[in-house]
Amino acid sequence: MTATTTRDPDKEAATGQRRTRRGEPAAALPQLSTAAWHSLSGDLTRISLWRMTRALPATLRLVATTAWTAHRGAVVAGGVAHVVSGVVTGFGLFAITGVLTTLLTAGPTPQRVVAAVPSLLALAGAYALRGFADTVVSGATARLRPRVRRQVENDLAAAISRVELIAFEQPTFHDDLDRARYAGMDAVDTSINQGSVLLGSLISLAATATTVALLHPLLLPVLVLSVLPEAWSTLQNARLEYQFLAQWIETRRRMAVYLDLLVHKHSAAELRAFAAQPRLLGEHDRAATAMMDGHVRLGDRQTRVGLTGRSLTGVGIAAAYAMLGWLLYTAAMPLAVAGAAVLAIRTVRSSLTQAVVATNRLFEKSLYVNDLRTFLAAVGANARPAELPAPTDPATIELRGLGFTYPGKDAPALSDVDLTIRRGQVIALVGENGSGKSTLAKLLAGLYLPGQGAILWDGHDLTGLDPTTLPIAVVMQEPTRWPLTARDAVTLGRPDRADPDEEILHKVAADSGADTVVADLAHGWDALLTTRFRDGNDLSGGQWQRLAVARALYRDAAVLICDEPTAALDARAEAAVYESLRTLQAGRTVVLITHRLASVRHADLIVVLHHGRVIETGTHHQLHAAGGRYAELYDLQARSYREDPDTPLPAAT
Ligand SMILES: Nc1ncnc2c1ncn2[C@@H]1O[C@H](COP(=O)(O)OP(=O)(O)OP(=O)(O)O)[C@@H](O)[C@H]1O
Repeated sequence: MTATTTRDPDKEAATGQRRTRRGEPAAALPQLSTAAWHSLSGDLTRISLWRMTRALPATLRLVATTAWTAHRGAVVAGGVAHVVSGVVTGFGLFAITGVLTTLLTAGPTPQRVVAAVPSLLALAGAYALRGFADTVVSGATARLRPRVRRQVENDLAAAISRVELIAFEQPTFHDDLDRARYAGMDAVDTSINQGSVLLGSLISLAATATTVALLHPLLLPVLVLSVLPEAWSTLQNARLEYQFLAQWIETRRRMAVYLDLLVHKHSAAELRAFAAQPRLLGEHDRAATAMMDGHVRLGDRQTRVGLTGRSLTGVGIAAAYAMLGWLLYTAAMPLAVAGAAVLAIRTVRSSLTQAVVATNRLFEKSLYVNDLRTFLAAVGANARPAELPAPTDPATIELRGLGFTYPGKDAPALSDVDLTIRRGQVIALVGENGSGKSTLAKLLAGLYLPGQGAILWDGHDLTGLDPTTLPIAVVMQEPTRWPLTARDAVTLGRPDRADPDEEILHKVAADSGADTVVADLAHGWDALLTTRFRDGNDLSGGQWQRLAVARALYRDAAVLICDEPTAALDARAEAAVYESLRTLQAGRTVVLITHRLASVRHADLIVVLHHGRVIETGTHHQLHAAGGRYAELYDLQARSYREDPDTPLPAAT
């Protein structure tokens, strides 16, 4: 017996299993072959009509409530204008029937024309009113859409700003975010338009269908049947499109990452220095080619579906006209009414098709809006149950059996960490690369929540404290290069701090060495710190670090966490920073991470981490005398500064 397997070229291509276009085995892109969306693909690629139908009411609700909140006047004006336009269209058909019946009755032509004038005037009035109503609709939609877009963009941005930091470590989060951000946002925008079209076409359909049914009841079901194949094919193609997006989203993101590397000036420099362009362009092309193949396959499938839909629609239209011919032939309908019926059939079909297309587009968009809704709801549901304000100046911070593992990792980054930090202490975290220092700092700052154990601030579990109230200032290992003015880049963490004469700003700038950086800028504190905009400036790594230290000092928080604060600083600036940390220290708790062990000699407590565990704690003298790992690392560094590195160091004093 031979096992058969079904090939899914899209899946193979997107997962890197495929062969290249030239037939060579593709060197699989490692991350693509373990695409995170894969776990979701079962759900995403089997979108049933039922699922789309279920998503539709929620979409309409979201769209309607967002529109209502964004601009009630526009919603009301648009709705009323739609009703007017629809009713007037139906009335116009009756007027046409009146005109034709009058013109086609027996008698002299001039008299028949005169007799038809009232109906003609009514018809002209109906067209004029419909034109006005349609203009009101487009005006209202034009006012509504930008407002809705702004609101959704703001909601999404606010939601992203509340997402737990750890989520950014998960590829699935980025997939969900991309779907919400790009497709979801556009979908809300399009849904407003399609919602308006649907409303208008349904009202006009009701009015014109009533007219057609009054002309002859049999015409209506035939017309409805003729539109169904079109409905099916549009829906089918919408599903294919969504499946495509879901399946290829990571590949698309990968291409965006490559492009970012090409356009960002730091990576652009390294790219050129290493002549790595072919490598990066090759990766980009591999992803782009796979996407292109997928797009072509999608287009082929959609063409086949469209062809079937259109063929069946043609049969339906032929049936409608055959029915009309039969009614004329059997004298069931007079010629004048049949003439009006031809026009009515065209109008009903156009309204019906419009309604079907709008519904299908809404069906399609509902999937994307659903992604956006799910994302917003997930962010809300995952929000920390953190209601309590944090203590403003904690006397103790206790770490109890603290453990933490990064998502997707087997080995914990931290295990069984027990530590008590008291107000005013300087705690130094030391250890080799990857020993867990930065992770511990992030947990202390409440940026990550513990996997095991707890962090207690004056006895309160950090998890239950409102993160925005934590009295913490952090100097990050790689500080953000804020594209703001120098002043804003320093005052960012405490914009409300009363500093009318900027004395505090100048003091922290002097303490961190940022004053000399700003002095060299043409516009001083008003200088813009990015070269992406006109008149902007860029700084050196060390200068950025000085600003980061100034920012942390300006925040004036009870707990200061410094992760390698001086790694990029020159010797003079480093000395100045440590001096200011020493003067700051009174009443303030400082957690310091550094590889420069000479800087931690005066710490109240040195905590040595190794493979995520605390292996030694004590003062410099205690640890040096104990001759453990700290002593080994310290001596190694100290020796390299001495003239005669081979002579053993004297015992610690
Ligand atoms: N975002 C992340 N996702 C997965 N693993 C991570 C992440 N960040 C750090 N790790 C892992 O967690 C462990 C601890 O990393 P951490 O950055 O805390 O070390 P560190 O002591 O600060 O190192 P360094 O001295 O190099 O800054 C390492 O094994 C590292 O590979």
